[in-house]
Amino acid sequence: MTLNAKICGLSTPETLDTAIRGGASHVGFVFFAPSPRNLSRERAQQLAARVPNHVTRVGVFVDPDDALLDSAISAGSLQALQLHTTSPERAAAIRAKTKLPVWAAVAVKQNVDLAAAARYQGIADRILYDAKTPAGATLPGGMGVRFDWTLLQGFRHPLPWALSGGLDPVNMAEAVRITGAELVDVSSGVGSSAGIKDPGKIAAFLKAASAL
Ligand SMILES: O=C(O)c1ccccc1N[C@@H]1O[C@H](COP(=O)(O)O)[C@@H](O)[C@H]1O
Repeated sequence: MTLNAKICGLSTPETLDTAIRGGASHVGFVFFAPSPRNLSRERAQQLAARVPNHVTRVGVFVDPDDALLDSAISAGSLQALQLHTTSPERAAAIRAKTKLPVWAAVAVKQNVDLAAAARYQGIADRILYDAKTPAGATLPGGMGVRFDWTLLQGFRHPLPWALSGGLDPVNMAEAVRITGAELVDVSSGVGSSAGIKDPGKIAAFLKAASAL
């Protein structure tokens, strides 16, 4: 099996280059103002220009409006849209308007949460299973929270999917063994503090992924 890895929340040329050198299949740019990883248009443009064609640029959004999408897609030369807290109806409209692949984030804490994935069938191109962040949290993702991976065992996935939420260079192999994920996504687990990525941890995560 080839395990693909997305390194998310990149905001500096140095950490982006580390992810690309290490073999990331996808890089994630956050466009959500409350996030410490939020990118300006200028920074997104600067980063996007460094990404080779074989690495997919994914924009991360929380129920975005059209103006934000238009601005971010052009600045970040985005090739896929990761949508958190976005209804199936809105996700369908975004996909129709942008013509870009849509990843629908499904927040998971317990078994019943998985049912939300089916609502994106025929709409999203991929489900991103992510952990539910605590009630009242500022962010619906990117907080290093993990969920019980065994919930995905035996689950009939309605769409291609990826695993995220609290992954790091050490626990990722176990998460893959338990869930069978073929694409893993990490942000906090390769960071040193809020909004700051650690090149050593990015390299370690990608090395661990390439060993599987
Ligand atoms: O990273 C953010 O700031 C963010 C903001 C809003 C929605 C999602 C966000 N991050 C994504 O959340 C998952 C899990 O991250 P973590 O590894 O648990 O920190 C990942 O896809 C991030 O890109």
